[in-house]
Amino acid sequence: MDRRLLGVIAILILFALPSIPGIPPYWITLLNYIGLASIVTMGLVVLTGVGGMTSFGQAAFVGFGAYTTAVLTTHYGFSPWLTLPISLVVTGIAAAILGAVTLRLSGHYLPICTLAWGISLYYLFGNLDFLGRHDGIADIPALAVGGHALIASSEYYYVVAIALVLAAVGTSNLLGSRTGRAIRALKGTARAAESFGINTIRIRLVAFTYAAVLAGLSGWLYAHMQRAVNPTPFGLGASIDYLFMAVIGGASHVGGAILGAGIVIVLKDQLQSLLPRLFETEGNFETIIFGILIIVLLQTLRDGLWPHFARLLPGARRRKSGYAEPLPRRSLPEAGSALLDVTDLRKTFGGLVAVNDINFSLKAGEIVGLIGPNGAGKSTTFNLVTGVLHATSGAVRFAGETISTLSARMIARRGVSRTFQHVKLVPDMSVLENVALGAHLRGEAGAMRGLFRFDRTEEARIFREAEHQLERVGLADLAAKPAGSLALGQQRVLEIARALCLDPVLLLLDEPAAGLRHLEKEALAALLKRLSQEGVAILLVEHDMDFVMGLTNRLVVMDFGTKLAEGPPAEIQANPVVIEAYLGGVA
Ligand SMILES: Nc1ncnc2c1ncn2[C@@H]1O[C@H](COP(=O)(O)OP(=O)(O)OP(=O)(O)O)[C@@H](O)[C@H]1O
Repeated sequence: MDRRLLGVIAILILFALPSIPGIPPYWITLLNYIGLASIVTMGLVVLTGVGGMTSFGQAAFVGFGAYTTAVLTTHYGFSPWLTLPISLVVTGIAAAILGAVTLRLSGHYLPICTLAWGISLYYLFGNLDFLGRHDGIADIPALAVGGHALIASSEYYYVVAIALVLAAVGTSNLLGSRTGRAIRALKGTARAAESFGINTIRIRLVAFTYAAVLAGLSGWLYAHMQRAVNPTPFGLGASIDYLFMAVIGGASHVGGAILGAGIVIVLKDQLQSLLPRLFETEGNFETIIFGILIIVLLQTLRDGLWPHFARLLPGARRRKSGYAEPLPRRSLPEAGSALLDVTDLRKTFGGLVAVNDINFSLKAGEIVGLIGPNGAGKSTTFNLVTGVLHATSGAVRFAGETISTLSARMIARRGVSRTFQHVKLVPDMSVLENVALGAHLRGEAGAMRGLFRFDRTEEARIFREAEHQLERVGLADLAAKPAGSLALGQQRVLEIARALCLDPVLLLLDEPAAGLRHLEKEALAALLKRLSQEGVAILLVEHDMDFVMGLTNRLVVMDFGTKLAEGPPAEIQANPVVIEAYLGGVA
């Protein structure tokens, strides 16, 4: 059975549940709470599981959604349906403002900041008169359809179920889109992501706002289900519960959000009634037992339960791309015309001069090798040319423009594409999707188009390009495999396919032949020669001298950050200074 069909069956069962005779109403109420929590947790899947940003403040956004509708419906007589978009927009704006000031922080600082404003907002809700202070707001009107108020749990269930299905479909769509790939590239590869044109700050803000809007939706649903709000469910404890749900379910899977929410809510509920009977005394034993269970679970199943559950489901069918127009290509400069000019480039790290006033240039269609012993400054030079690092002094000019002051993203936009000495892939994303990341700048669909799947034509074109580049580098057979499962040499070649997806004018390859077998190296050399004949300029760092000597037009030799020599490979091979400093050592 296809996974999609299974999804449809699951949705049908979901909608049929309340009509099954004998289902206790309490179960339906519990399911409603699971639905509400699942929606918030789906936001955390995007933000934390996929984007790698931990938030301890998610419950506060549930509060924004709940209080917005509570105030508007009780104080100003708004219709509850009208307050839905307003609640989402208010939550989204609050998230955008908070995100803009906190998302530049990395490491531990971001979670600490979310803790700080999560606590502040909780006290804000509890201290504002017009929000009813700690008593909150009561008498919130029920949602009504055709004049019929949805008060019974079994009726409200359908509203929650529809919201849950829409949130799940939207989140899956988003994660599978151009924006979703960019969010997935944030975790661990954020610096590299800038090098293929992803605005990582903007993408972080998109993920953050999306997660908050889902929390706001859950808050709006909560307010009209409870018909009263107070600050308690929007505090730190609730935020931590949502994180538990995400982690237990499997923080990077939409299904894991529902699984995690279900487990946490049912477990807490059951422990709450079971433990006092077992110990024959009242007390919050469930919190203690729950804590122990979480520790055991995280020790044994680090990726949560969903990957184990998903193994029982039929595999997803690989998307087979139909016909799509090829993406437009940029025109390449005439072979032999001046392209890259590096002038007196210098980079110091404290007292260490990593790159010492070096000069070299590259013409369109030329293949130049940057060689030298370990620590000579080759990778630093790459980072300076591609904007990953900024020079202490000197300049890099590309196609007549000074680019040494530009960001990595802006340099990528001009057609400078690269691979990394230490491969930077999204290991749990497929090979094909990793390659498609390289074409990020050649698409323009944003989160909204991805969410509603209005990006299909563009996506088909991007994937056609990714398939083409994968075929070119000889990895087409591995397209559906997770990138992390490839051998290191293949991962390097994958990075070349990703770099080619940018439609480069200048390609910088950092040790592309490392880890490749003889025939694979020959195939790679043939591909690079073909690219240079098409007019692409290639600058490569490589320790494999046979590979470099047979491929390059010219070599630049570096030692201790300084340019030692420059010339055709045969000349360099015979240069006594180079032999002494480098080639002799290799031999
Ligand atoms: N971010 C950094 N901070 C401090 N020192 C650095 C940094 N990056 C590189 N270096 C130092 O700069 C020097 C040049 O390093 P670089 O990585 O550019 O050399 P390389 O020629 O690429 O060597 P390898 O072939 O081993 O990668 C080394 O001494 C290195 O330790």
